[in-house]
Amino acid sequence: MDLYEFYQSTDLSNMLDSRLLANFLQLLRKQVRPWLEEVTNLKLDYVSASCSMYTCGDYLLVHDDLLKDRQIAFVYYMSPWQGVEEWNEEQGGCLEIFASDDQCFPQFPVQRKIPPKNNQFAFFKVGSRSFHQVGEVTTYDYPRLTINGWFHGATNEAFVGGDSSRAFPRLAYLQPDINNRPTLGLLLNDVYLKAATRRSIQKRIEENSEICLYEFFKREKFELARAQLLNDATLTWRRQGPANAHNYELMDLSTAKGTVEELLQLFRSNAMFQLLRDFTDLDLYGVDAITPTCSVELQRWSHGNYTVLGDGLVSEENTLDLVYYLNAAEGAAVITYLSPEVEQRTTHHQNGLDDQSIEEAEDDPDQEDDETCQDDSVLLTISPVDNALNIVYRCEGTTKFTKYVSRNTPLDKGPVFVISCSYKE
Ligand SMILES: O=C(O)CCC(=O)C(=O)O
Ligand SMILES: [Fe+2]
Repeated sequence: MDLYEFYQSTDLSNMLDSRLLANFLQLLRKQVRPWLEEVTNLKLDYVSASCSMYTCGDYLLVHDDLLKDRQIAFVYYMSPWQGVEEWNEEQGGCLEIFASDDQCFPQFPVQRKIPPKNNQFAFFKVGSRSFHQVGEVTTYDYPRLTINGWFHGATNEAFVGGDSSRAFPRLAYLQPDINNRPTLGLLLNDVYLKAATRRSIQKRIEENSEICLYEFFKREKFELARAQLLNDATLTWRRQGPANAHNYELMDLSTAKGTVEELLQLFRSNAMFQLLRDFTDLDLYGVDAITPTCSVELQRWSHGNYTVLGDGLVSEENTLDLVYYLNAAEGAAVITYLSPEVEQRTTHHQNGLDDQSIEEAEDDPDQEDDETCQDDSVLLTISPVDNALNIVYRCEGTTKFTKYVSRNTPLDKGPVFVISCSYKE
């Protein structure tokens, strides 16, 4: 759900009815494998392969292919159409290779792009630095077709080493800022200041763990903040990596001014902690609040941005999350919360059938199709609405991601801004 969108066939060894595909598999086994062994000096025991098709808007985000005994990844490209034997930059769909830092985190910008080309083979060694992605296909004219897979051998040393030292960086939590005393009455929609509204919000969050408060700030405050975010060139933005965790821009909060600063300060103020205590009955304020803390981010979302699931994103504690949208656009910066019980990683990179797992998988009733499995794990999806504050009480072990923003998503009014906060008792 988080990592990719494209069509994938079953393993070629299950499609032997197709003579051409059966022949191709034989070619991989009998000719490519011994040749690769000679070229690489690696012992390669068997091959797994499937067919992939990416149509306009499809992509595969950053990953390393590292799993068990995968040694060499291969991709065979087909683009047999006259005049489009080799794809150009505008058509998208490049195999994009990342360089990594000393902790093996892949870095922006992409180091190398390999466009699809008819009858082209690509190979790379799978290891702790083999980060790559398939750039979004942006042409409606032709699909990106490949036969791709892995040559397997001994257990990959990098896989044994594990990637525990590579957990994603975690959010920084700060105490409420006591120096700021914003007047809620100047910023918030009056309705949210009423005791009766607060009580019904609390009841709703108790029952549902979430609520969406429409028109949260006064309309004029919202409009000022949106205009400033879109037009103020003195606000500084930096891209937030590592590439295998996320790709969106974060505002340097020290450059905030005017209404944007006013809103950001509000989220860190005692007044906000108190309001959230009233909304939720959590110990965020008052005598029972020992060390309440929060993290605040202002994110900017454009085409090609995403977050993907990873260890560092699993919540270790219960938190209260706030998500506030400005300049919202349908389908951009959509956030999905997932439950901890269901196995999350249902990508072909982990489940990918290979010659050896097929027999086991065939009779396994737990081997549901991905869609079913994924739908069960979705707890909540937050869709962007202007000036709406989403409040989510999130339990330990849940995880979340913000869906890749494909180029098919209209962003005529500019990027989408998200104030994303998280509070802890
Ligand atoms: O199609 C490509 O160029 C790469 C595909 C890939 O990385 C994968 O399927 O794991
Ligand atoms: Fe891959």
